[in-house]
Amino acid sequence: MKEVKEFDESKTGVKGLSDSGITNIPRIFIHAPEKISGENSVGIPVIDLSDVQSPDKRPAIVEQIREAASIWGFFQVINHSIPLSVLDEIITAIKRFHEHPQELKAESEAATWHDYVSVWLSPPDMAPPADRIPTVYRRELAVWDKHAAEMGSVVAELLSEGLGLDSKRLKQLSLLETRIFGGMYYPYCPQPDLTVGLSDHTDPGVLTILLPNQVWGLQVMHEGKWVDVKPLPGALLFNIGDFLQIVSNGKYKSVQHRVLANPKKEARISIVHWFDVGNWGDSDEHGPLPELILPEKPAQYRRFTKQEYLENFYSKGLDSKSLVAKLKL
Ligand SMILES: O=C(O)CCC(=O)C(=O)O
Ligand SMILES: [Fe+2]
Repeated sequence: MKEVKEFDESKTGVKGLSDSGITNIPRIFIHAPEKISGENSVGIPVIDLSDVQSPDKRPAIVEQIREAASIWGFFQVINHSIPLSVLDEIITAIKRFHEHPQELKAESEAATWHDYVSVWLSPPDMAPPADRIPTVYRRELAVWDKHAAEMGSVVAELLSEGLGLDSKRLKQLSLLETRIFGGMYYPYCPQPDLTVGLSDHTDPGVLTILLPNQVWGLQVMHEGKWVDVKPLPGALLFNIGDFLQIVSNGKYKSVQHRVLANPKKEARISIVHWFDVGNWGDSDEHGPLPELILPEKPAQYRRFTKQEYLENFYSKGLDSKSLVAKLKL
């Protein structure tokens, strides 16, 4: 604990350790072998959205999304409407931010020394005023968020249709109203066989968009094996969170994923956009949608309140029980 505390207080982050040229990682970072190794293969479903507005072609796309969300919980989307320049600019801005000298980082109160930044973008009462967002990525973040929010809603409509519901159903439940941005930095690791970049976990929220740079590292659990995700250039990755697994009564899966330590000299950057439920009153409850509870498919989870959800969200250490496991009937 003393060593962890000292590392925390140094505020240099893992990047600082990497920059200092260490060849042996401190023992506090060493993980059990089973947390790192695993048989693996490559590839998750790829969904081409070029014809998403065509009434003839849309049903086939809905079917692909439904299958990917049910079997993999993860998919990559190509030919989406976000210009490649927008993707490049947010990745570059976050890289530049993390690589800034420490004094410039002090401009932000974000936990930059923990190798990631995170910013609430909505609802408005949770979002910081624009002038509190560091200038290094302020403009790029605003542009990226606008596009990411739109893409989230395009995919949420397809996911709604895949459940046999009206396309607006998930949105009407305000399931996408909270948006949180994350800018992760995974520096070069001299002993990638002893540690991980990010421990295995499921995402607690509704839906996540991931935009990694071209340095590999993400793995997704599929049929008991770790699968390497190789993002196609310009693709966006989507994954289902615990909340949506519950609301969909288990039709969509929130799957375990992790990031391996980075063996490359080039840093791995990953942009993350978490969508989560927005305004719900303290006494409101969520649970499997009534339309999805059928005699042959009874409710798989019990309903839960905002308080239960938030308590789980904030107490969920990366290894602790997910919401899904807690609510399972
Ligand atoms: O860095 C990545 O690609 C994954 C990040 C992630 O899974 C998360 O932040 O929830
Ligand atoms: Fe995640």
